[in-house]
Amino acid sequence: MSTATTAEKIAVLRASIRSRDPDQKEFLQAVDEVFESLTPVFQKDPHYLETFERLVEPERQLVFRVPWIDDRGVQHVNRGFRVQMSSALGPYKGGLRFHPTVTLSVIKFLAFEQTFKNSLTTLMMGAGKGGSDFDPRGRSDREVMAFCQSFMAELYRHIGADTDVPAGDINVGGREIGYLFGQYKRLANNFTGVLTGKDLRWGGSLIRPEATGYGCVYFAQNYLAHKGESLKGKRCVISGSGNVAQYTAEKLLQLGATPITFSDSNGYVLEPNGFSQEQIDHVMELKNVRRVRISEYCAFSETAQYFPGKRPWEVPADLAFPSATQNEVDQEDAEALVANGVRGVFEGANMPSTNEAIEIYKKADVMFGPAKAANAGGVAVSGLEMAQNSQRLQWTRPEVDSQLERIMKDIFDNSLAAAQKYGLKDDIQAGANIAGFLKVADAMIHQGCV
Ligand SMILES: NC(=O)C1=CN([C@@H]2O[C@H](COP(=O)(O)OP(=O)(O)OC[C@H]3O[C@@H](n4cnc5c(N)ncnc54)[C@H](OP(=O)(O)O)[C@@H]3O)[C@@H](O)[C@H]2O)C=CC1
Ligand SMILES: O=C(O)CCC(=O)C(=O)O
Repeated sequence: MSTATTAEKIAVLRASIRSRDPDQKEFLQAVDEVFESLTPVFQKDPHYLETFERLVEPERQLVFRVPWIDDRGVQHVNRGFRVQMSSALGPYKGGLRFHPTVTLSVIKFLAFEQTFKNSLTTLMMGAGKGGSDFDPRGRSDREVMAFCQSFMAELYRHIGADTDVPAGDINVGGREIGYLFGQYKRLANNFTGVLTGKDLRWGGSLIRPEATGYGCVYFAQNYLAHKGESLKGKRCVISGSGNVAQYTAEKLLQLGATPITFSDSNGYVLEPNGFSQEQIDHVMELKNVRRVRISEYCAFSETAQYFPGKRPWEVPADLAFPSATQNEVDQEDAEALVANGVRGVFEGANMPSTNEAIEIYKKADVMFGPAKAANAGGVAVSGLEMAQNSQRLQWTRPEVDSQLERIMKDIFDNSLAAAQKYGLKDDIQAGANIAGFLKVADAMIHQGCV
């Protein structure tokens, strides 16, 4: 019989996870962050350690070849991934990312995060994530279609409306979901809700495009209300200028806050008096239709300033919404945010803050809405899209929006309650990890050692 203490068992499990995949730095970073928060749970109920050991190992990992031909007739070979992390709460669910930085470690960290996030939504969804190192920048529509069709030629045999339901993520929006869906339908010979983020005219849900950004702002609203504050008059720095950033800015504006920046991987744009709806619409046109750099926004506005090669964390503000990519706020950036007066950070992107940055927020008593909780609105409305597809109905915009608002409030309340139950006051980061974990872990225990 083992005489090891719980602390020793925790240390052994941490070391074993590290030694299994020593090169997967993004995945190990995500596991470390969760491990820290779950330590009080393991101390109180050590049997959960065994469940966690199972949970960190994906149920299935698919890596596949994606060959395609460009417009000049030249062949390219990309690598495709789908990590099916957990089906304890429902079909695998999570987006697809097309970006040259995609590796197995990146997809695995995203799938791991998705497990806790989907659990928090209150809906019945398992977790997965996928994508490819394909870079769509500068590619024609036909090239993107050729890539999507080749990607789905392999993926289609592993997914299904009750098995695994992918959606969008970085560089996978309405256009790509259309091409992927068309190819799935051709190969599987059925029309089902196998993907979410579909066009409204053939099975999509109202509010899905807006959901991640709107949800993040609803989450911030709940957190601020808990502190006796509101969004009114708050100056907000946003990174990214894609789907999440755009609708974060739109909802902030609607609720009386002032969004002042957008960025992309080349630099950021500052609109010192805040973006108006017309200016946000212009950003959408630049990014979603013309697919150009954010710097081009400056041709549209006499007041805008562009800062090449920089991130917007150097701008004085009240709240920050990192909405681009992982590790875009490091320790130095977090120190700059705090020094510039930021009192709340709400993560639209997945794991945008390094673990060192999170430490800085905590020391400075900054309100911190971690990604798994704050950006769960997107996958939540994907869950609602699945429900509508099953019913073969489409709900109205107010119906979906009010469900989204309710879900974001539940996520905040449940995260707060879990933190308080473990004596962690209003540590929403720990609370979200704990609440997300316990629901999945209990389901895994009920379903036996599988
Ligand atoms: N879409 C959704 O529903 C959800 C998305 N998320 C997360 O939100 C984030 C943004 O996704 P989304 O808006 O959908 O994606 P988009 O492709 O619409 O936009 C991505 C934005 O992030 C920028 N970006 C991407 N990679 C980098 C990088 N390495 N460095 C700097 N900037 C970068 C892009 O700039 P550039 O054009 O220069 O690459 C672009 O402005 C991701 O972390 C995603 O996982 C989370 C939950 C749901
Ligand atoms: O809507 C979905 O299924 C995916 C959303 C997603 O990928 C995410 O939450 O990171």
